[in-house]
This record gives sequence, structure tokens and C-alpha cells, in this order.
Amino acid sequence: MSHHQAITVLGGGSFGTIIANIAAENGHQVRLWMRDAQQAEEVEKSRVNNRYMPDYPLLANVEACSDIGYAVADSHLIFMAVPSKAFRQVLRQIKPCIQPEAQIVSTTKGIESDSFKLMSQIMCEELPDHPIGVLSGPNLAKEVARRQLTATVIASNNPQVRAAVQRVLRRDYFRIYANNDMYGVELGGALKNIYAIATGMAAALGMGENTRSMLMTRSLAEMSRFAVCLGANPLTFIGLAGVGDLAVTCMSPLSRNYRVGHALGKGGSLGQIVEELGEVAEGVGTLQIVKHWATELGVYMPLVDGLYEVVFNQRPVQQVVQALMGGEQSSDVEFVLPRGN
Ligand SMILES: NC(=O)C1=CN([C@@H]2O[C@H](COP(=O)(O)OP(=O)(O)OC[C@H]3O[C@@H](n4cnc5c(N)ncnc54)[C@H](O)[C@@H]3O)[C@@H](O)[C@H]2O)C=CC1
Ligand SMILES: O=C(CO)COP(=O)(O)O
Repeated sequence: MSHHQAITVLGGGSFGTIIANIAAENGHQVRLWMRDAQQAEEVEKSRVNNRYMPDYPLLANVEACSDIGYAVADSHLIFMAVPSKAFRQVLRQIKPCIQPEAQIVSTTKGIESDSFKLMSQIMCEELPDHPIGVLSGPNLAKEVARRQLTATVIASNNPQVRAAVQRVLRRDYFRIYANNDMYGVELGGALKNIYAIATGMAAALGMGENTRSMLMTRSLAEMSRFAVCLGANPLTFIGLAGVGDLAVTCMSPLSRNYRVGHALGKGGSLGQIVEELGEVAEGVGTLQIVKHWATELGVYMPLVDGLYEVVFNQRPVQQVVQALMGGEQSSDVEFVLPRGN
């Protein structure tokens, strides 16, 4: 029996494109769905996704298409690679056409606004009978496309999903670690986008590596505090999907979120920056969502609060920095100190 199977990737942006090609490198027959029929036709003909991933030839066994029913018809493993805003709607579109035992894996790094739902929760709600997982880690699409050595995490409570994703995506340049903490893994991927905006902004304001290091370390404390409050495992945050993804996104100008922060720090307006980017920067929406969610939960997130003021209330960054740096020192405890200290 052949081990090659039909795989679907929904979303023809930069990440969907590389996931489709990796599965194809392993010999699987892949359908890559994009909503724009003209773009799908162009990709299918030219064998390159010019808009999102130029100079990255697609293998012959990747088929670009715009008919979502056709895309999922024979597939037992479906990767979701659309932005969080479109996630629920795309799941609703596939619901009537998927195989009853199809496994669904999210690669999306965001949170649904209004509902405060994570992608795993949306999958449970929309497709309650299907095994699910989330893939997240330090995975800049452009670097994976160049086949630079990369690792990622598949999180699922279902061992068959973990094994299927490891089998289908494993390459000698792409290693997949398994985890069963779905909330932790997806919160790591979603939250780090916020802090990449902050470090991009700090760089634009001329700050150096001390500042970046302080921001990243306190970001990690803040994001794990929030995630643990939602039931995540704190250990996940010292792994690839936690500090790993935080590091890559806060340090690389290839990150769209970092670039948004950098442009804001140079004085640009949010609307224009996002429009000119032409790709998704999930951190902007996630910042708004997490600010409200943390307030509701009563979780202390000074960096989120400060960044929110700068990005959405046009508060001068110097003022926010002064408040953060000049606050009462006795409240700044790095860890809970042992008794007697
Ligand atoms: N690019 C990267 O390096 C990585 C991105 N991700 C995550 O993957 C998700 C997708 O991001 P990218 O591929 O980078 O974004 P992108 O901006 O490159 O592409 C997004 C794709 O989704 C499509 N899309 C947008 N709205 C849609 C809708 N309503 N229905 C159907 N399709 C729609 C767009 O046409 C485009 O093809 C995001 O949540 C991102 O955080 C995760 C890991 C790495
Ligand atoms: O998630 C990413 C790297 O792991 C990509 O980050 P950006 O969405 O900021 O480009």
C-alpha cells in the first residue's frame, strides 16, 4: 500500500504555499485552495505563487484550485492557512464536503475577535466530530522556502493527528516536535505577534539590544502569565512555539508584525502601513483582542496596555515608556521570590 495520501491546504498565502510544497516534496498529492480563481489559474499555469512566494517553484504534485469542494473532496488531512478573520467562515464552507474522518490542522496564528476564541475552539465548535491539531513555531515562510533548517510543533490531544502531521511534513530541513498542549502552542503563536510590533517599534526609535532583550524577556513573562490563566502549560513557553517563535518574530525584519511596529515607530499611520504591507499582520487585531480579554480576566499585562495606548489611542510612545520604566520598583518582582528574601 502506498503511504502517499491526498492532502489539502486551504489558503494560498505565503504559509499555505510552503506547507503545500513540503507535503508535495514527500510525494503526497496536494490541493492548494485559494479563493481567487484568477490567482489559482495563474499559479497552476506558472507553477509559482508570484504574489506571495516568488522564486519558489511548486512541485508538479501541487494543484492550485479555487473550488473549495474539490479541494477537500478526497482529503483526510486538511491544513488551514487562512488569516484568523476568515477561519470560521472557511470551516463552514468545507463542512458539507469533507470526508467524515478528515483531520483538520490549523496553522493560523490569531484569535477570533468578539468571541475571544482560539482556532482550536472554533474547530471544535464548527466540526465537533473531527480530530484536530494546531501547528505553530518559529517558521518564517520565506526562510522555510529557502530550505533553511527549521523546527515546528504539532499540538493535538490525538496521537494520530500528531503522527500524520509528522509523517506528511517531515523533511531533512523541517523537523516537527509533538506536544499535547494545544492552547499553549496556539497562544504562543498568536501572542508573540503583539510583542514583535513592540520590538519593531523600539528598533525604529533607535533602541539597541539591551532594550530588545528586556522587551522579549518581559513579553515572555507576560504572555505565559496570560496563557497559564487560560489553562496552558507554562513549559510550552520555553519551547519552540513559545520563546522560539517570540525570538524569531521579535528579531527578524522578515516578520510582518515586526515591520508594522518599525513603520509605526518611524511615525507612519496604522491604516496606511497595513494597506501597504498587503499581507496579514495578525498582531494588530490580536493586540486589541488581548487588551480587552486581559482586562476582563484581570491579568496584569503592562506591555499590552502600553502598546495598545500607542497603537490605538495615539498616546506618545515616550509617555508610555516613561510610565513603564518609571513605575514603582517594589512592584517589579521578576519571579515570586522564595520566603525570607
Ligand atoms: N507567513 C509566515 O511566515 C507564517 C504565517 N503564519 C500564519 O498563517 C496565517 C496565514 O498567513 P500567511 O499565509 O502568512 O498570510 P498571507 O497574507 O501571505 O496570505 C493570506 C492568504 O489568505 C487569503 N485570504 C484572506 N482572506 C480570506 C478569506 N476570507 N477567505 C479565503 N482566503 C482568504 C489571502 O487571499 C491569502 O491568500 C496567519 O495566521 C499567519 O499568522 C504562520 C506561520 C508562519
Ligand atoms: O509567525 C511567523 C514566524 O513564525 C511569521 O510572523 P509574521 O506574521 O510577523 O510575518
